[in-house]
Amino acid sequence: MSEKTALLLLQMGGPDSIDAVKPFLLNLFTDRDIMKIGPAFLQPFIARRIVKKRAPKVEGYYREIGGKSPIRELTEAQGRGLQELLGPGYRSFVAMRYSRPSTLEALSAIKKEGISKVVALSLYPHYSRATTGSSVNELQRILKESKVKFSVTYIDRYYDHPLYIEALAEKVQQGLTAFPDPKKVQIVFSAHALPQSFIDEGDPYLAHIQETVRLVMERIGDQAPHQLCFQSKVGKVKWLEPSTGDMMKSLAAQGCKDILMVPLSFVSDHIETLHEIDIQYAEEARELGIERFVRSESLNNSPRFLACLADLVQKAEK
Ligand SMILES: C=CC1=C(C)c2cc3[nH]c(cc4nc(cc5[nH]c(cc1n2)c(C)c5CCC(=O)O)C(CCC(=O)O)=C4C)c(C)c3C=C
Ligand SMILES: [Fe+2]
Ligand SMILES: [Fe+2]
Repeated sequence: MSEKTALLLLQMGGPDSIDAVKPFLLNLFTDRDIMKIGPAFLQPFIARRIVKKRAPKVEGYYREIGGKSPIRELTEAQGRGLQELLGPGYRSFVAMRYSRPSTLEALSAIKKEGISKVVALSLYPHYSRATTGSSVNELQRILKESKVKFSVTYIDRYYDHPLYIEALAEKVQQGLTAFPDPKKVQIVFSAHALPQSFIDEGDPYLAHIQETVRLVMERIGDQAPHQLCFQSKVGKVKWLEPSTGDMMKSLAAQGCKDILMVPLSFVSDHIETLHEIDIQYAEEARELGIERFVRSESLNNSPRFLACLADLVQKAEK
């Protein structure tokens, strides 16, 4: 057995080609942790119908951002960066919830290297049972079936970690430099939405998001007005509000000309930054008469963000 520690990065994943869009969506819509549709035995059939209807639109979006999601490469690069920071005692692996490498593939790779100590590190800073909860459930199902026994430590939230806040604040400050008068800019934090029912049932996601926003604004010295809204709603049930689209309309109606969009919830680029914000909301902003619409960079391989992850791992191992 190796003395090394495996860093298992838990992420949602994304299609790595246009042909991979349907299987990705099917995995997502059959997962009852992210969305319960009808009784359990019917969900795979309903999911198939949803995917058939949704896939052409979503394939079009992926075509517009280069034919695939960059999330795998970006996550693997984060893993390499983290491994470099932590030193030779660590090896990073990626477990994608709905695409490859799957959690099973990641654990097989860890097993192959003879590693038994695992730190499972969620790449969702804000805990939700739809995201981290689902990845952890998948991991635990596989661990239960595994003949090899692993010792696993979990890092499932860090929405208020000082280095995470600094990393985000750095991106906001950088974004503000694109405007002639940063004080006039509306900083629009756009978090991933979640069905309201999750929050009503006690999911801490919204409270975590609100705390991140408060801490980032405190860190940058409350130098511009800011808003919190929610993007990427799917389906008909009630989701967290206000939506990012409605927020832009309301700001434009108040005469706002400068918006800095700050994506929250994600730690790397994918369809919801590269398409939803950079293409769809940017076009809406132009139509609404917003003169300057800028998105702050995603964290991706931000040295401060990687330092945050390294600190979390070191503390978890103590
Ligand atoms: C079906 C319900 C969904 C919930 C709830 C949800 C929550 C949620 N998602 C992310 C992060 C990501 N979502 C991504 C894609 C994606 N998500 C959903 C659905 C829900 N998400 C769908 C259907 C899709 C596919 C695209 C689409 O059909 O619109 C991705 C990855 C995409 C990529 O390009 O790599 C991420 C990452 C968070 C953080 C979150 C709740 C907090
Ligand atoms: Fe989404
Ligand atoms: Fe999502």
